Amino acid sequence: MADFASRITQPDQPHGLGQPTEVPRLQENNYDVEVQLSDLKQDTDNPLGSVHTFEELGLPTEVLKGLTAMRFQKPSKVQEKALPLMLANPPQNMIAQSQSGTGKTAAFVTTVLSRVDHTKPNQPQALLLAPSRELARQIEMVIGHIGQFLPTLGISAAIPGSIPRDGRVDKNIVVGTPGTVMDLIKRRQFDVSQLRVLVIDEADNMLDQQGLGDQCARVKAMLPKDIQILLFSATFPDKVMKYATAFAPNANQIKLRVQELTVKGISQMYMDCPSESDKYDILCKLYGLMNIGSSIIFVKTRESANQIQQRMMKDGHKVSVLHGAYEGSERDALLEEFRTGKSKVLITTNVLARGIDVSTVSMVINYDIPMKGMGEAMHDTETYLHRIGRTGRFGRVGVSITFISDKKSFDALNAIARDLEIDLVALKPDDWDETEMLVQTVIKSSRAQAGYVPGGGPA
Ligand SMILES: Nc1ncnc2c1ncn2[C@@H]1O[C@H](COP(=O)(O)OP(=O)(O)OP(=O)(O)O)[C@@H](O)[C@H]1O
Repeated sequence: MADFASRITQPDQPHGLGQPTEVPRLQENNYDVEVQLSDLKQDTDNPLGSVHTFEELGLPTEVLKGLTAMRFQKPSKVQEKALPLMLANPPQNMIAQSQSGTGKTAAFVTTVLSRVDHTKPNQPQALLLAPSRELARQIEMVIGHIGQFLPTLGISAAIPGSIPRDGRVDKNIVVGTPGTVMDLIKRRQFDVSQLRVLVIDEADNMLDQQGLGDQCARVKAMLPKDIQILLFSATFPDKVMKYATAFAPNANQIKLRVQELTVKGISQMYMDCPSESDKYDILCKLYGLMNIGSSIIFVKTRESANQIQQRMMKDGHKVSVLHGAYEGSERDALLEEFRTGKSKVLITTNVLARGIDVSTVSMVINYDIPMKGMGEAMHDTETYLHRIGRTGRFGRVGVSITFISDKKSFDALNAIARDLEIDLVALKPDDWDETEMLVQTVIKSSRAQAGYVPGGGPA
């Protein structure tokens, strides 16, 4: 990497890979969001109101009790702005963007629980779609928590293997992945005629024509025409925004400015590895030196995830691996072990890049930098943001370290830094004292926050 070193510290580089300015401590998340009201909304005399307490929203008592039981003291910014718009009548569509870990899930779950008629517990009325079984399961869990005081609450998971061929979707809230949901509707196991709300989480990924866009469009085509559509994500690239506005017509919109895409509590660093083959030793050294707590290592392929796990285990580290080749129930069990702290290091692929909320994660490693497109030729800024967003959840701090080892990975990280208008802190593989100091400082604060009570988090 000697060739690149001189460019890394170039002072005239507008944004990119540079030296630390300061390692952020507790996050004061005071980002602002831009709210655009749909034309329809502007025609009504119902002005945009944002709220400062959950009580002001006129939620069903049981839902309010659920939020209190979760120790949510006040709404986060996205909840404050989005909830009054999503709960207003007549129902209106919403496209909402807010950083990772800022409470988007609770925002749409609160809306769904408030829209459903709980006197009809066996009639599906709300459908929530997510890109992975893990995220669908997690959303199911959040609905269960916030809805814990609703006596007739029922949730059907529509993920591979969850509903037998002769079974029916017979709960009022359905959470699933698009392929399985599509099959269940086609096989008439899922009556969608009374659905009132459709939520698409990670909507940019779900509507992307290169990805799940086709399946989501087909599901939507089978749903009632007047269904309220709520699209959520931390990222909405311009290209996908076009699909999003067509998918959810006349939607109110909450958007972030570029400078606000990154969570300030995440200290973004990179490790300048001499070569690809040195990455593994550097990874082991990091884990050997530091007391990290829970962390996630993202790699490109399932094969390299398995290989790294085997090598690390041989070298005495305790690590788990989770990717798409595992059976569904095994995946559920592995993630549960990680959530509960039974396993502390998780090696995974992009399957867990989005949405997964484990508040104790203090470090994310991009062992392989995220790339996209034909031949993985393009840097993938959105996946980078989602991956690092597995730490620094709701006001906590965390650290991300991206490994670079050649010109391609260097250029990709530089491009990501420019896209996000950020600077990254350089870690040198030959100066472990400094690395330990920089990384450990953040991790210590992050671990100190482990007993942190939610609600004192971001505004
Ligand atoms: N108002 C609140 N007060 C306190 N904690 C909250 C509040 N809202 C959400 N949280 C907590 O914040 C954490 C992150 O929330 P959530 O998973 O909804 O983030 P997100 O915006 O959906 O993130 P991502 O973009 O990664 O999907 C969760 O653990 C959740 O319980």
